[in-house]
Amino acid sequence: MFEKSTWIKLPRNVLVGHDVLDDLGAAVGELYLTGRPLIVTSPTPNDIAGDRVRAQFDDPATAVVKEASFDAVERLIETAEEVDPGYLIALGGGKPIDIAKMAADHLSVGFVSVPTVASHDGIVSGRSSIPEGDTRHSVAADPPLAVVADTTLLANAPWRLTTAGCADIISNYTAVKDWRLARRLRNVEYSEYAGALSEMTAELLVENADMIRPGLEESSWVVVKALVSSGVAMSIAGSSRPASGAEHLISHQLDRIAPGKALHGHQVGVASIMTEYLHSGENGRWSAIREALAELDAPTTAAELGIDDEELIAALTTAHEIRDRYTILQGGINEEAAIEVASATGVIER
Ligand SMILES: NC(=O)C1=CN([C@@H]2O[C@H](COP(=O)(O)OP(=O)(O)OC[C@H]3O[C@@H](n4cnc5c(N)ncnc54)[C@H](OP(=O)(O)O)[C@@H]3O)[C@@H](O)[C@H]2O)C=CC1
Ligand SMILES: O=C(CO)COP(=O)(O)O
Ligand SMILES: [Zn+2]
Repeated sequence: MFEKSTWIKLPRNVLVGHDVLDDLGAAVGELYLTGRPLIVTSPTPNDIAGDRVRAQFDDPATAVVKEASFDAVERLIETAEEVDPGYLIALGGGKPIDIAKMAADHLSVGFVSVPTVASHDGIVSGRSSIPEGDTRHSVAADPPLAVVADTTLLANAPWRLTTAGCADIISNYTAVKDWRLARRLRNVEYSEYAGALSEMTAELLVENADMIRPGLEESSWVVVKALVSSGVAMSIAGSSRPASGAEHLISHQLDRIAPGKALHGHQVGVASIMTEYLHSGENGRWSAIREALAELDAPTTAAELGIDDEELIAALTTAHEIRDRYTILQGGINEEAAIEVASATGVIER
């Protein structure tokens, strides 16, 4: 008898467009939530959009988080226990969204995602990714009940944050390659739908790269739709596999070795050039990935990331240790080979 079952959790409402931040109250009203909201935000988004959000609700509470950590999640849970919110509203970048996502899961309340930067695909996903000491926890959590992405606000955010979102999407190419490799060699569960959606999302973004320019609202529209689509692929898969392979392992190691130097999306983009090379060799698509990143003004070298060559090589050689996820880096790459791939792809100069 066929006994397998799948539970795909997706947001119910996704609003993307001009000034839709002012429709947040109406979008939340449609969800029939009760109680007061607790707005989870960080300093900059609170300054930029906090009052506009608060004005749409009765008796809202606000918690401002400063770093992505388990301590921050615990502090937020304590605040929520005092405030007793009916639901959370995550307003900002990946930091407040991931923290709110994890806390909402713990508190068994829903949350609404209101990204103020299009910097990565966690704005929609059912994954919360938080570093802790030497490891990173990417845990399942319910995805947002609704996503309200105001393209006017996003177009005014710093351009480098948008290029980071684009690079996070481009890295889906290699993430799916790693996932397929894991299926072939370890019989890891693979979803054709999630794999195809993730690849197609990267493809469409690259095809529309010439439309993605600073300050253009249409660009934010294209990028947000790609981020939503990539988040949906993760929800279908029930894991971050469609959007996170060896290139993400390298980036997570960089977060430990060289914290705060570069954005998540930029790191995974540069790492993706190298893991594509490892998958397909010198005639593979690594140069196409590099060109796509460059066209979108995303970094393609360690120097552009602001990372020393030694830090990059250390991240490459230790990336396989960070998580039990089969990728092209399974078993590790030695220093000599790491220097070879980084210099052959122009990521470091030798
Ligand atoms: N769950 C998932 O599936 C995924 C999660 N992630 C996680 O997300 C995090 C990275 O996300 P990211 O968005 O870069 O992180 P942040 O939330 O730290 O945002 C990046 C920066 O942008 C600032 N900012 C936010 N909105 C605006 C705006 N409108 N205008 C100007 N500045 C703004 C923030 O200010 P301030 O410093 O004041 O907060 C911060 O300095 C990482 O922790 C990463 O692991 C990444 C990918 C996927
Ligand atoms: O960044 C992500 C997808 O783009 C999430 O992946 P992780 O599970 O590696 O944190
Ligand atoms: Zn990512």
